Amino acid sequence: MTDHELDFSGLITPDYDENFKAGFAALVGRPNVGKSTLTNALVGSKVAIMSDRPETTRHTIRGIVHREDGQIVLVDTPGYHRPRTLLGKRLNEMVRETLSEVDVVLFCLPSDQKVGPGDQFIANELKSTKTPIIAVATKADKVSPERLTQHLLDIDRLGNWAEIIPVSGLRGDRVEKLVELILNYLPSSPPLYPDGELTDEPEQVMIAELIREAALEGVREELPHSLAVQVEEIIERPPHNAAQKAGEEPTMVDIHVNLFVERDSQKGIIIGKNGVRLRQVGERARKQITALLGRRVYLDLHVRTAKDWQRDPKMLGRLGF
Ligand SMILES: Nc1nc2c(ncn2[C@@H]2O[C@H](COP(=O)(O)OP(=O)(O)OP(=O)(O)O)[C@@H](O)[C@H]2O)c(=O)[nH]1
Repeated sequence: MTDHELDFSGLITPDYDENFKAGFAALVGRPNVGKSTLTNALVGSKVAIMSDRPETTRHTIRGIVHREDGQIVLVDTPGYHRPRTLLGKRLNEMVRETLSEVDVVLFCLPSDQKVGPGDQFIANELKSTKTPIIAVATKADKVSPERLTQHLLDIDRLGNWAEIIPVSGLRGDRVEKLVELILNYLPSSPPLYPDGELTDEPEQVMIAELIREAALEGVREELPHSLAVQVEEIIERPPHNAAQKAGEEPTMVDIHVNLFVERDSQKGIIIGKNGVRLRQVGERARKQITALLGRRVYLDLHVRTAKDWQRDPKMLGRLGF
């Protein structure tokens, strides 16, 4: 290829309107308050993994909201933890770091639950941040107008908020209004990401989240904290037919994955009798990963015991915490 043939178009920043706003917004809130659902409603596509079980959003999953007049890069934080273990401490540090770097924080408080000690804990943590905070009453569709009014009053008393807004991520109610509010707090800036990009989350993390979600389907509460998923390697198979050689058909990928649990008894839960459950987990995850990557996937799952991985700094490092 000569120099003339190189394509520099992606490097040239197009002229942009001075009124254009772009920046970062972080979602915080207790587990299960509807952060993932709200992220998806804002972005308009399934990017974060949703689940009925608390605390599945371990990693910072970003979604990008593209509008005529602005762009919001959403950072879905793992959520505060009462720091009982090293993992809990590290997660809290990650959250604090994230909050100081964003332009606005969205503090989610579910309307169907009274403001409680968990919310109080987060509200206290938020006092130290200079970033403006929008308090979001999530799941507003679940309650009566009277209860919603009471909830908004309770939120108001909880801290010093730049805005308070009720929304339903599930129905999309007032999600547009929230977008407008967020944009008010973003600086004038050209778009930070090219149009059409929904997330810059590395594929590996998305794949690990899909496997984690499949592995936790239907299991008891204690396991979520004890399970970590590590995508060890993703190997592209060489083309094996004419269509693949010509680049008309994608080649297959082999994905090798470790599922770490803390105790042998937990290993049994994941694997199931005669490995039946693990096969189901693999099958479910494989389908979703195939959809994510748009190509055929061979998934190789290994369940391993790593005693006290949550307390082991080396292990935490390996798992990306
Ligand atoms: N009715 C109703 N249910 C909602 C709404 N938003 C979320 N939910 C439900 O609440 C549960 C938790 O929602 P998520 O979006 O996974 O919550 P999260 O805060 O991301 O949870 P973690 O990431 O696990 O901490 C799911 O069962 C959702 O379907 C909403 O606006 N209305």
